[in-house]
Amino acid sequence: MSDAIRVAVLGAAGRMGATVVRAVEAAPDLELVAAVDAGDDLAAVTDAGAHVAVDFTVPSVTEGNVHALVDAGVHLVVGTTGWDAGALDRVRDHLADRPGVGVLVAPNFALGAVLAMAFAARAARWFESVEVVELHHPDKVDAPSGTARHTAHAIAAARAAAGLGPVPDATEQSLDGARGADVDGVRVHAVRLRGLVAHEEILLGNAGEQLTIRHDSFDRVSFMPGVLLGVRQVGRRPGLTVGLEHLLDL
Ligand SMILES: NC(=O)c1ccc[n+]([C@@H]2O[C@H](COP(=O)([O-])OP(=O)(O)OC[C@H]3O[C@@H](n4cnc5c(N)ncnc54)[C@H](O)[C@@H]3O)[C@@H](O)[C@H]2O)c1
Ligand SMILES: O=C(O)C1=N[C@H](C(=O)O)CCC1
Repeated sequence: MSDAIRVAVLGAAGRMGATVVRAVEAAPDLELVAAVDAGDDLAAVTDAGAHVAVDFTVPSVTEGNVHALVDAGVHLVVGTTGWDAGALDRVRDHLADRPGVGVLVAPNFALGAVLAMAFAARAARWFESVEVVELHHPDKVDAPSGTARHTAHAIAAARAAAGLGPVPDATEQSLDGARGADVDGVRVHAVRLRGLVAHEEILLGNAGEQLTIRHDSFDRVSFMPGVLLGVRQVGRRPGLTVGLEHLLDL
C-alpha cells in the first residue's frame, strides 16, 4: 500500500478546484482519489478512502461539506470564502467531538498574501489611519473578500492591543456604501474588474506619510504551494486552524 496522502477535491470543475486537481496530480506524495462537483454525491469522498478533502466550492455549501466530512473522519483544507465567526465556532464545536480530525480554513493560500496580511498587522499600531482595498475578477460571488475580512480583523486586533482609538473619519455619507464596508472599524473597499485575479492593498497613513502594502495574484497557481502545504500538514493539526499563517511560523 502506498504512503501517499489520498486527496479528494470538492468544486473540482471550478477555477480553483481544477487548478488544485492538476497540482495534486503533479505531486509525487499525493494521490487524487476523488474529484467532486455540484450534483455529485459527497459519499464519493469516503468511498474513495480520502484522507484529506480540499474544498473550493461556494460559500452556501462549504460549511455543510465540512460538517459531513468531519463526521466521516476526513481532514479538510478549505479555501472557500464567506465564513463568519458563527460558522467557524460551529466547526470548532463539532471538532471537539471528533478528536484527531483537523480542519484548516484559510481565506488566502498565496504565500505573498499571507505575508502582506502579517506585515499589515505588524505595522497597524504605528499608523493613525488604515483602509483595505481588495480587487478581484468580476465572477467572484462574495464581497468583501475573505482575505480582506481576515486582514481587517488582524489590523483591528493590533490597533486595540496598542490602545489606538477609532480611525479618523469626518465623512457624512450622502450615499450608502460610499465609504465601503466597516469590518471591526476598518473600512474595506471591493473592486470587481475583468482582467483581475486576486489583489489587495492595505493603505496606512500618518500625517505627512503613507505606507502601502500590496499583493497581487496574477495566476491561480500562486495559491498551490499553500494548498499543498495545508494538505500535507492538516492531518497533524487536530481541531480548527484559521489562516495559513499558523503553518508558516509567522
Ligand atoms: N483561499 C484561497 O486562497 C482562495 C483562492 C481563490 C478562490 N478562493 C475561494 O474559493 C471559492 C471558489 O472560487 P472559484 O473561483 O474556484 O469559484 P468557481 O465558481 O470557479 O468554482 C466553484 C465550483 O464549486 C462547484 N460547486 C458548487 N456547489 C457544489 C457542491 N455542493 N459540491 C461540490 N462542488 C460544488 C461549482 O460547480 C464550481 O465548479 C470562492 O469562495 C473563492 O472566494 C479562495
Ligand atoms: O478568486 C477569488 O474568489 C478569491 N477569493 C479569495 C478571497 O475571497 O479572499 C482570495 C483569493 C481569490
